[in-house]
Amino acid sequence: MTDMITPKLEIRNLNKAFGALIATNNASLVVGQGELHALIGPNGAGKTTLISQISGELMPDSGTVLLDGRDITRLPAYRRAEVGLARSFQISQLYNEFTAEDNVAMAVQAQSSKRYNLWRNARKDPELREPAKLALAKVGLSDRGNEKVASLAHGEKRQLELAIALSLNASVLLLDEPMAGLGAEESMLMKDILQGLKGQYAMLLVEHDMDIVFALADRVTVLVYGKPIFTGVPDEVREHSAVREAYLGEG
Ligand SMILES: Nc1ncnc2c1ncn2[C@@H]1O[C@H](COP(=O)(O)OP(=O)(O)OP(=O)(O)O)[C@@H](O)[C@H]1O
Repeated sequence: MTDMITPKLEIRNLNKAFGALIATNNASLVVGQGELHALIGPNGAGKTTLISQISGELMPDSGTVLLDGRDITRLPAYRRAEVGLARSFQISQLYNEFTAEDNVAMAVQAQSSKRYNLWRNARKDPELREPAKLALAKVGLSDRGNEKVASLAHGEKRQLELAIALSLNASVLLLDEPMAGLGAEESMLMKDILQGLKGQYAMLLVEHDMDIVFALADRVTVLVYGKPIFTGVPDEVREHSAVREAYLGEG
């Protein structure tokens, strides 16, 4: 993986400040085609801020975001989704009173209506139902499609967030703590799902659980005070003294 990386997503010299606080400090990073790249770092290191600049929810002060070599730095978030960049939805964006499948179908509809300016009935249209079913199958929720979101377990809601991202025909997935709030068993299930997606997508994964990061990631970037201080394969990251000091709390 490290020898021959074909860049899929690249950020170059990204900077973002909130007043006096430098949240992203000259950050550069490459996620290769089909690579699962983990982004780790202490609380407040700027991981979510970085993801938000890649997804387009936050504009960087300077620097560049490239997708397939194309400069997308100034594209609004919905246009980035159209060109293949999907951020996993947050549970707070799910519609509780609709079924799991409806939620995915509505996301497909929202995107296609932006593209074609069409209004479709998400409950009936096979062009929306089929991709929804397919995405639910990819995250192991095929038999839960008709359940209302409100009655899904927490872990299933997180699977559903991922299904929505997958339904958007993305080639790059931005996954901000997909295991957050999950129990041990649910985490293992999510880990298996991500393992199953490996190679099919370029993935940038923010995750606090180091066992999961080391098990899943092709490469890991360590972010400290908004700056990537090291990128390497899991073994290199484990052994790197500056990483141990800065992140794993060893001196
Ligand atoms: N909109 C904002 N306005 C002001 N400060 C912000 C804003 N968003 C984030 N910050 C600050 O920027 C820094 C980076 O925050 P961020 O949430 O990106 O870190 P993180 O690495 O994702 O943290 P965690 O691991 O705790 O989720 C923090 O000090 C945070 O308080």
